Amino acid sequence: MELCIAHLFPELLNLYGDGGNIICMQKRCEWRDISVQVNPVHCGDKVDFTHTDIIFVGGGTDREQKIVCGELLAAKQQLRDYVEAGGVLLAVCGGYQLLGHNYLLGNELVEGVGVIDLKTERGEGRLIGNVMIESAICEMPIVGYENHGGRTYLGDCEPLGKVTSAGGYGNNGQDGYEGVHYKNVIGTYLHGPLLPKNPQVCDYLLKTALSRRYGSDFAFPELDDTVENEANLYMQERLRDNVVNKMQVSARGKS
Ligand SMILES: NC(=O)CC[C@H](N)C(=O)O
Repeated sequence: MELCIAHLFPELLNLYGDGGNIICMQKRCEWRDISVQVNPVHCGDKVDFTHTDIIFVGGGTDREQKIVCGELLAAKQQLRDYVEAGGVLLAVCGGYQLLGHNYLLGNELVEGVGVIDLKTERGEGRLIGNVMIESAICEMPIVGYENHGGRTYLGDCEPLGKVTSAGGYGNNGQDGYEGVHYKNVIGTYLHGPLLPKNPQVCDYLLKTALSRRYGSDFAFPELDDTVENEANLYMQERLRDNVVNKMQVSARGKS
């Protein structure tokens, strides 16, 4: 079996190790004897997703987002067709924001591709820190790191998950939701990179892409995820320690 991954604008949208998500997908396929072809899409390239199984878009600064915005708009119809046909797509932070209708940066409105019903606006201050969410796509909590000035508000679509009491801001720091899950698209604020310490999320994407190409009957052996799960648990524990520390500090403040 083989999978074809399109990596959009790797030189611009690449914050906090987001490119590691590609390496993770490649490795988890390689360990299962599935070959992977990664096609980077650069500014100015003509896009064609006919043979693409997974699209990946990473995060970027506001400046970089504005640069790729025109490129994405040029590929708007191809992206929309791909998403509506059930194509698998993972978008992180800046890439996630640009899948929506627009990103309001002060007085400036950066147009998104509008393939998902969501909007983002720059808020006061940045939402920074480790985050843990619970999601229906996997059993383990999803852990990651967020650092964004934009606040995202979902329209007629479902979030990827709920921010847990262990901490994090998620889409906007208000409604308790994180990311989006629309058809086979996952958008999230979680960097890290996301996939190495959330192997179940990686396998969810790979399995979805494989079943689109090969139907439901294909071999997908379990891997030994001891190290990956330890990394996930380590993050969970650090987040919980933070909560305990904060509670102790506030309790001391009261006495
Ligand atoms: N981490 C990111 O990708 C940042 C996205 C965007 N520039 C923001 O600050 O909201």
